[in-house]
Amino acid sequence: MTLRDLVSRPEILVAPGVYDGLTAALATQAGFEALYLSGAAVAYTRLGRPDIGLSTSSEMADTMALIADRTDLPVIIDADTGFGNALNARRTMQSYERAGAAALQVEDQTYPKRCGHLADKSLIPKEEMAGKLAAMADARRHDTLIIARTDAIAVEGFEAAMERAEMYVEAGADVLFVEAPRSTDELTTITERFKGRVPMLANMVEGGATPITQASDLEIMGFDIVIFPGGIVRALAHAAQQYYVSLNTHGSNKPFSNRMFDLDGLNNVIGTPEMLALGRRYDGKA
Ligand SMILES: C[C@](O)(C(=O)O)[C@H](CC(=O)O)C(=O)O
Repeated sequence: MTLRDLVSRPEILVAPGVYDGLTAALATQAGFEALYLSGAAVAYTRLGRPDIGLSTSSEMADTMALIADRTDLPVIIDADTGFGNALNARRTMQSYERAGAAALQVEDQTYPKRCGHLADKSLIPKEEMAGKLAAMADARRHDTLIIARTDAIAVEGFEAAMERAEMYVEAGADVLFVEAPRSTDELTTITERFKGRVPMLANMVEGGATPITQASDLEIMGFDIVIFPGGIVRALAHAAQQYYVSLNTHGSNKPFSNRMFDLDGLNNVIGTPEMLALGRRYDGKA
């Protein structure tokens, strides 16, 4: 099913965050129907740094291409600000589409951006953002969705965020993403205002500004997509920290062995037997 079909269904689409081939493979095996390539998750894992606009458009495009090699699921990619002005956003559309993205999410922060749940964000004028959306729409060659995000709640207030959202919907956004609503009331005000006019995305960040709400409740509110972008990194970082401390303390993996895969365990998860069998088909020895 295409991403547009998945978004058009009455059921909410749950897209977990991924950041490499392994997480894409695991999320696909878990039965999700679409994935979210999170800019924050790439910054956290590849750079070991915060989500403050340090990672580059080409690092994201490379990651996108690796993920597209590993899964057939549609992938929503975080395009941050589009990495500059409308012309940069246009180029970002071209390169992310080539890398296999099914949707690009672009936001109205100044460049370099920061995580939507961090303080001290700043915004570009809404007219400039509308221009970026138009440039991206003109640049796309496929049915790639444009998810327009406004970060205005924390900067200009809720009503100003609604006005920006109105403008982005007018400018042709395929999906609306109002970042970091601070309460269930704000979540429902957004959906009441835009229901029936544009599909809407909710973002669940553990410890962020928005109350964590389960997918079924977000569906009742009227959201069409929910992303859980950074949760996988928070889960893995927690496990990795414990693993390293345990290894350093004991000089052995044994105390951790009931909390990790062994060689065969991981090989089975990533499909090693199938890949080796495929290799044998082509090795000329059959
Ligand atoms: C959605 C987001 O842009 C991301 O990079 O995944 C982040 C999520 C996060 O920081 O965990 C965001 O700004 O909300």
